[in-house]
Formats: sequence, structure tokens, C-alpha cells
Amino acid sequence: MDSNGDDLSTTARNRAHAPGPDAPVAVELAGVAKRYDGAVAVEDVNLEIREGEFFTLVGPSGCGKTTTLRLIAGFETATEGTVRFGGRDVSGLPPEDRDVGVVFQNYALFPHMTVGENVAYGLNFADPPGGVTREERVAELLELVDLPGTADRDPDSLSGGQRQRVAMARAIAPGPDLLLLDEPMSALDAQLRERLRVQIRTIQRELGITTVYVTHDQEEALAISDRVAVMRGGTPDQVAPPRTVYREPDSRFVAEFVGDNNVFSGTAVDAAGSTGNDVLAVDIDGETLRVATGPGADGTGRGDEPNPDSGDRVTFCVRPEHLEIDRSSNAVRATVESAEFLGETTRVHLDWDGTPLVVRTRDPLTGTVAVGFHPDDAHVIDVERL
Ligand SMILES: Nc1ncnc2c1ncn2[C@@H]1O[C@H](COP(=O)(O)OP(=O)(O)OP(=O)(O)O)[C@@H](O)[C@H]1O
Repeated sequence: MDSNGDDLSTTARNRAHAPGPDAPVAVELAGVAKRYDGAVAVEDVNLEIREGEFFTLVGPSGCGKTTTLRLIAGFETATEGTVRFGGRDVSGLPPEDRDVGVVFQNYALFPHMTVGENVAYGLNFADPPGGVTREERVAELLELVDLPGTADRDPDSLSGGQRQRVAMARAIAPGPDLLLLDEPMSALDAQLRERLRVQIRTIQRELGITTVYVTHDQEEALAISDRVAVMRGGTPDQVAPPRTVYREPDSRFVAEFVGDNNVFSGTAVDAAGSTGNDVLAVDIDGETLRVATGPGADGTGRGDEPNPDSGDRVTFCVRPEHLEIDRSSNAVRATVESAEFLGETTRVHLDWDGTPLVVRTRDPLTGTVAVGFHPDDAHVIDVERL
């Protein structure tokens, strides 16, 4: 449902693709900070969330995800900065005037009401939009969340995942412009979470509703989102599509928070700047490893990679799946410490003269092995002029 009062079927857009960078901005946070008695919950938050986008705030506990979501919902007022919806300043508006639907981590359904009554409660005594009756609207919403025919059921008779879908139907009922979800799956087991995240994504696509999602689970964030903001200490560290965050982390923090990674730091000894090469040699405690640099080195065509000079301190990362065992060049010798069998692959932890490495392999590994990577598979995170 959209703000024009059209019903679900007429607004269903079933988008296959993420809204592009030219899509109108639905939500903007400009220079937002929230402090409690001087303690910073979030600060320097600058975000633009596009219409129809599935946008996720991800990060470790205490990084300010929930506070950011509550500032968007209007449950908190920013100490500094502005929150805008579609260009309109809503910073001073209470939640009920912001046209948002919210789903929290605990199901928050009323146990003394049926499933249908819970969903109808979301309509807030207003007539359902689109000229349908309340019953029709409830049935339509339960259909949408894949729970047809459950209107007369008791919420207690539903599974955790089903209850969360009822909570979502209730949040969507009045046809909000924006859907906010705060760790809606944290109380569910792993299998159910994976199923429900597909369902949430499908519903979001069907409605084309702008959605802001909070999770501490980076795998979930990568799987479900059009774009993610990786938050650190109250501020977004990187805002990008999942693939970019995974392949081209902007910081050591993002490189290490999102998935397993091997992060190396060393001194540039044969810099692109001095030789014209686009492969940089980096000295790490007497071993030399080569890393591709410059525009397009990682296949992205981006030109904003730092351009190191000899003597600079260079930090780069290589994903475990890109570390090759028994590689003859661009490799070091490391000793197997432990292994975790994950089914399709095994995660092997190695020690390279005190530096931990992590590799994904199909075959079991023991003893000391040569482990290396193709220079194109390394991503330069940071260059520090010394
Ligand atoms: N009402 C409050 N009063 C004081 N400090 C608060 C309040 N709400 C949040 N904070 C602090 O602000 C910081 C950010 O909290 P927030 O709940 O936004 O983080 P989070 O990333 O959602 O964490 P989690 O994943 O653990 O829920 C934390 O240090 C928290 O202790």
C-alpha cells in the first residue's frame, strides 16, 4: 500500500533489481548525533536511503544500530542533525506522524487477541485503504505474509517465525511509506532465520516498500540487503552494496567484521608510483608479497584505490577462499594449527611466524604448507605515508 491509498495489488512492483543511485531519497540522516548525558550513542551519521531500497544497519553490539533506527522511527530525538523523509524535515515529529511500520525483536503480539485482530489493530481504527473491508484487508495481508486462513488462530498456536510474519502484517496494515525492522529474527533458530529472511525479502520486493533493517549478523546483512551500512562506534564506517563491502572493504574494521579475512600490513618496496607497475611489492618482516593496485586491479574499474609510494605502510586483505595451498609464487610457509569441518569446505587456521591466517579448502591439511594468492585477489585497504 502506498500513500495514495492504492491497494496492495496495484502497488506490487515485484522489483528484481535494487533501486539505482538515481532513485529518489526516501530517508536522509544529515549530521545526526544522539548523546545520553554526554555519552555518545551515535554521531556523525550521514545516510541516504533510497525509495524501495532494502537497507541494513549492521555492526557489533553497542555500535548504534538500534539508536539509528529509533531516530528514524521518531522514538528518539536527535541531539544534533536532521532526519528527512522525502526531503521533508521530520526531526520534531512523533512516531505516529511519521508513517512508519515497525517490527521489533520480540513478537509483541497481543496474546488475548486472535491473529486477525492483531493485524487489524495495525489499522489504528482507520478505514482500510482501497475501499476494502477490514476483514478483506486482514485476509489480504495474511495472504501476503504467507499465512492464509490463520485470522481466527491464537498467536500462541503459531511458531516464532509465523508470529514474526503476523507482526510484519500488522506493521504493513496501514500502508506505511517506510518499514523498520529491529533484529526481527534474533529469537529464532538458525534454520528458521534463513527461511524467514527469504520471506521478508520477498514481501519487501512485492510491496516495493523502503525498508531499514537492523542486525548484528553480517551474513544475514549480506544475504538480504540492497545496501548495508557497517557501523562502528556510533558511525557508519562503510555504506555500499553487499558485494562491495565484502570485496572492497574500506577499512580494516569492515574487512574483519564482514566474513573471515586475512589482513596484512607491510612496507611498499616497489611501488606502482615509482616503477609504473600496477603490481605493488610489499615487504612484511622480510617476506615480499605482491598486490595489484590501481584502477580496475580488482576487476571493479574503480579509480579510488590509494596509489602507494615506496616506503609507505600498506594494509591489504585476502579472503580465505583466495588463499591457495601449495602455490609456488607469491606465497609464504605456514603451519596448520586447527581446522573446522563446515560441510562443503573446511576452514583451516594456520600460523605464519606469529601471524594467524585462515584458508578455506576442500581437502584436509596438515603440517607446514606453502600458502599464497594471486596479486589480483588482494584488496588494498589503506596506505599510510610514513
Ligand atoms: N537510553 C539510553 N541511555 C544511555 N545510553 C544508551 C541508551 N540507549 C543506547 N545507549 C548507548 O548507546 C550505544 C549504542 O546503543 P544501541 O542500542 O544503539 O547499539 P546497538 O548497535 O543496537 O547494540 P545491540 O546490537 O547490542 O542492540 C550503546 O553504548 C548504548 O549503551
